This record gives sequence, structure tokens and C-alpha cells, in this order.
Amino acid sequence: MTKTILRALKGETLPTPPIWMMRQAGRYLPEYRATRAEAGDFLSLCYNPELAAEVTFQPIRRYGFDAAILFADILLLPQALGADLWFVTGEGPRLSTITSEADFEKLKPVSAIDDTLSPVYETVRILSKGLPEETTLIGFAGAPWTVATYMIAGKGTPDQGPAHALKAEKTALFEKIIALLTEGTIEYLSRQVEAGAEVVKIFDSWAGSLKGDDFIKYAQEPARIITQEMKSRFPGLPVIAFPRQGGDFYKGFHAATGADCVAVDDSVSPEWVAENVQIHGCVQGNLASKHMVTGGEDLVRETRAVVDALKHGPYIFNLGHGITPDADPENVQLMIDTVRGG
Ligand SMILES: Cc1c2[nH]c(c1CCC(=O)O)Cc1[nH]c(c(CCC(=O)O)c1C)Cc1[nH]c(c(CCC(=O)O)c1C)Cc1[nH]c(c(C)c1CCC(=O)O)C2
Repeated sequence: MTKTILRALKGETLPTPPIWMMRQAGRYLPEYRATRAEAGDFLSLCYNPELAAEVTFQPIRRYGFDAAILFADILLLPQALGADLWFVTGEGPRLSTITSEADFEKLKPVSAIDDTLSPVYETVRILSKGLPEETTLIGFAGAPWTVATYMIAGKGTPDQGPAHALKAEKTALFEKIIALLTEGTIEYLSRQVEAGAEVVKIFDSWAGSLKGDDFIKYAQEPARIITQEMKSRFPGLPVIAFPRQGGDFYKGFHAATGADCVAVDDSVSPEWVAENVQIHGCVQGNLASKHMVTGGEDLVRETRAVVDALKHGPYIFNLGHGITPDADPENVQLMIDTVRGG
């Protein structure tokens, strides 16, 4: 086994951390914008296997990242379950809302998802054949809570208020949505692995808005169920969990879920991560994305600080969250050179 990401995920401490970047295929790259224009819009790009594979390859060609992440979106699963989905330019996703039993009953069964998602599996097959042999292919899905926040509100919200309200007022319905998404995520990820994904990552971008018992029930427990089921279906499959803004819950997340790697955002210091999280297994993160916009000496200093704090254990370098459209592609190169060149 030679791929650096897979070695780190198995617990090896490497002399130079492997590196990839959340949203590495995206609007900050001129070649992405060109391919997206060719596809027409974002969703057409996600469902066009040739072009989705092309934008996945772009950052690998330009930067030689150690991992490629399938180009798709966490909101394709609710669409496959029957929610309407569209993207408003400059604003983000919009979905039909699920706020009543009647809305829920209209959704399709999990067995129907492949009718919509099969082009995504074709993208994975193209990538699996076409990536350089040292590059690891990561598949992904949204975590049930994060996906549910969009399905319930019909859009992104600053505080996930509508999902918190449904959880409080119609708990049984809310839990049915989480259960359906947990089951759907397992099937969706399984198809990705069968098509060639070597690692899966579960994005729980809004995990931090769940407090106390709610975090355990609706972030940690679904991550555990998904991780355990994926590992029983595909023995040895590495799983990366990203309970963003998990705070103190990051500490026990490896043990509680069985994830091989816990990805951390930049609201926690790398020193804290080394002491409290990395002692339990591989970690991934956590340079602030703003450095990809601002660059310069700050970028170099902060990149070195993150690497210095985390290089003594199993570690994958990444940002704390996705790179933003206003980032400068040259700053990405500077970050990579700093990680690889010292
Ligand atoms: C919450 C969430 C979504 N999608 C995703 C998350 C979880 C991670 C996170 O917290 O960022 C995950 C995601 N979205 C995308 C990927 C592809 C792989 C990658 O390069 O990381 C991944 C892994 C492409 C995308 N997904 C989206 C884009 C931009 C679309 C475009 O080209 O216009 C990309 C490249 C659109 C998207 N998709 C989503 C939103 C809120 C938006 C709009 C925000 C924005 O415009 O940046 C939902």
C-alpha cells in the first residue's frame, strides 16, 4: 500500500503530511468556471459524468494533490429521494420543504435513489480509471443532520432554526427524516465504493449547532451507524468524519463512531487537536480558508504552525472548511509548497 492518504488513514505518521483541500474543484479555478459554463449550470455539471470527472481532475493536474474528491453535492441525495432541488446564482441551494408527515410520505424509498444518482457512480468509475496511481479517490455524502437542515428549511440558514424547531415540535417526524437519510447515505456511499471510491467522507457541516444530547443523538449516532455499516460491508474501508464545529465532541469522535479520521475546522487550535483528538487516531485539517484569499507571510507562518503541531501523529493536511470562490490559485500553490517543502 503506497498511497500516502491511505497510509495516514491507517495510522502511520508520515515525514510530509499528504494534502488535499475541501472544495478543491471550484469557482476559484478558471478551468472549473469554463467547464461549468460548458455544462450550463451546477446541477447539470454534477450529473454529467465526463464533465464532473473533468473538474475533479483539474486540481489534481494543476497541483498534484494526494487525494481527489468526487465532484458532486450533498444535496443530490435529497433530490434522489424526491425533493425538488435548484440553485439560485449568488444565493445557494433551494429545495422543496419537508415539514409535515404528508411531505415525508411523498418522498421516494431509498431503493429508488440509483435512478437519479447513477451518473454520479459513472463519474466515480471514470475517476477510478483515470487518476494517477498515487492519488486516492474520496467519495462523500452529507451527514443526515446537515442534509436534513436543508430539506426542512428548503435552503441554507444561518442557525438551522427550522430544523431545530421541527426537532423540538415534531420529534417523531424529525427522527424519521434522520433515519431515512441514514439509510439513504449508506446505500449512496456503498454504490460509490463499488464504483471505485477508496475512502468515504461524511460532511456534517452544521454539527456544531447541535448541543449536548442532541449532538450525540443526531450527529454522533448517525455517523456511528453509517461508519459501522460501511465497514461491515467493505472491510478495511477508511472513513473520514467531519462534525464541523464539534468543539469538545471532537475528542471522543473516533472512539464513539469508529471513524479512522476526524476532520477538524479552524475553530479549534492545532495544538488542542494534537493533544485531545490526534491521540485517538488520524486527524485532518485545519488551516483557515481565508489564507487562500490573503496569502503572503501569514499564510506561510500559519501553514507551518498547523503542520508543526500535527506532524507528530497520523495527519492529513487540509483547510478547516472549503476554499472560497475569491481565493487566489497562487496562494494554494504557496500553501502546498510550504507543506511539502518545509
Ligand atoms: C453544505 C454543503 C453543500 N455541499 C457540500 C456541503 C458540505 C461541505 C461544506 O460545508 O462546504 C459538499 C460539497 N459540495 C461540492 C463538493 C465537491 C467536492 C469538493 O471539491 O470538495 C462537496 C464535497 C461542490 C460544490 N457545491 C456547490 C458548489 C458551488 C456551485 C457553483 O459552481 O456555482 C460547489 C463547487 C454549491 C453548494 N452546495 C451546498 C451549498 C450550501 C452550496 C452553495 C454555496 C456556494 O455557492 O458555495 C451544499
